[in-house]
Amino acid sequence: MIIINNVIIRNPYTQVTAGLYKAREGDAVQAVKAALDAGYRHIDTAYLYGNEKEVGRAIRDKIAEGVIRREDVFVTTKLWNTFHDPKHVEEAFNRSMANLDIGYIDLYLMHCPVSFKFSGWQAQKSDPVEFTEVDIVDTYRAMEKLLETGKVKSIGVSNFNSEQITRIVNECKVRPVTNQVECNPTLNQRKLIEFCRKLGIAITAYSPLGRPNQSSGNENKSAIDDPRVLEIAKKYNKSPGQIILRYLLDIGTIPIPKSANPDRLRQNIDLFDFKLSAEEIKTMDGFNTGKRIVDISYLENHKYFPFHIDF
Ligand SMILES: NC(=O)C1=CN([C@@H]2O[C@H](COP(=O)(O)OP(=O)(O)OC[C@H]3O[C@@H](n4cnc5c(N)ncnc54)[C@H](OP(=O)(O)O)[C@@H]3O)[C@@H](O)[C@H]2O)C=CC1
Ligand SMILES: O=C1CO[C@H](CO)[C@@H](O)[C@@H]1O
Repeated sequence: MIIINNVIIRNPYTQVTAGLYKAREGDAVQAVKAALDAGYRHIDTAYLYGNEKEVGRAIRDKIAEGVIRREDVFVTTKLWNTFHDPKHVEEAFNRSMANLDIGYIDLYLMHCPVSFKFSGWQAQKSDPVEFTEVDIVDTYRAMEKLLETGKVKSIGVSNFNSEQITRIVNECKVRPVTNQVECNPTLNQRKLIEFCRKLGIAITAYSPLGRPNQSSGNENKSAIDDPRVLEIAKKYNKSPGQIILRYLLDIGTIPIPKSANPDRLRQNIDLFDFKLSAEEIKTMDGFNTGKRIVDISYLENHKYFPFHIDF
């Protein structure tokens, strides 16, 4: 157990979260219930995903069934890019609170450092996207104020680079508990992990499996089908996905795989009876290209686009 900013995070490096991007409506209720039944206690959603109501319903049902208590589950949601203006932050947060309806939110993240023009309370990317240049520090300070309400237990960021983290650490009062970024064998984020570790900021690994079965729109693809991963998987009698997730735990991150399939959901949390050897970690490190699978290059002309620098 460690304590960051007075928030107790139980074994943050050994948590696996049910990620929920693209899990919608009825599916999302079922996915969250299945995840809670399988033993997941950390749920990652976002205003953008449009499924906060379903997440809340599933959690309330499982509390009513006696499967969990509210304090057993750690729920993360995110401030969308259209709500960065400090005058919108509290209302955006209150909307997530009302959607989830679970008393409080454990972690509220700034989804991305880039800000879009406010275009009403629906969460969507307008096409073309209209940028604004709200300073990340101003948005973060408005998020800090939310902590005073007691309705959120901790705050953090997502898709931030090391320079942006440095600004938040130097100019704001509350250190982010985590930076949620793409992290998988092909983008292993070793430098950012180390940089954040020194500041006591955990790295949450999104798209940890590298979105297998989905074209990334560029040449990058998941390492999941590579024979080297298959060979390690055979040795431990695990699946390739489990080897990737174990690697991400071993390098000190909190992976948040998404699965709507009950078997894979169970697999993705069944990671705690083995560890990779130093040699195997080296093999897994060999997949790093530093290139992204999740393509957000449509944001690259924004002042706060985070991925122009090495890390
Ligand atoms: N902060 C941010 O900007 C972002 C955050 N995220 C978060 O990260 C979560 C996960 O990332 P995501 O982009 O979904 O990518 P993942 O790397 O988790 O890939 C999800 C895909 O992997 C498949 N899968 C799951 N488990 C296995 C397994 N054991 N073996 C083989 N295939 C498997 C799933 O299919 P199936 O469902 O059929 O099992 C699904 O198609 C999101 O749900 C979201 O919560 C993601 C992107 C950006
Ligand atoms: O959280 C997210 C899920 O993935 C999307 C891209 O495919 C991202 O844009 C978004 O930030």
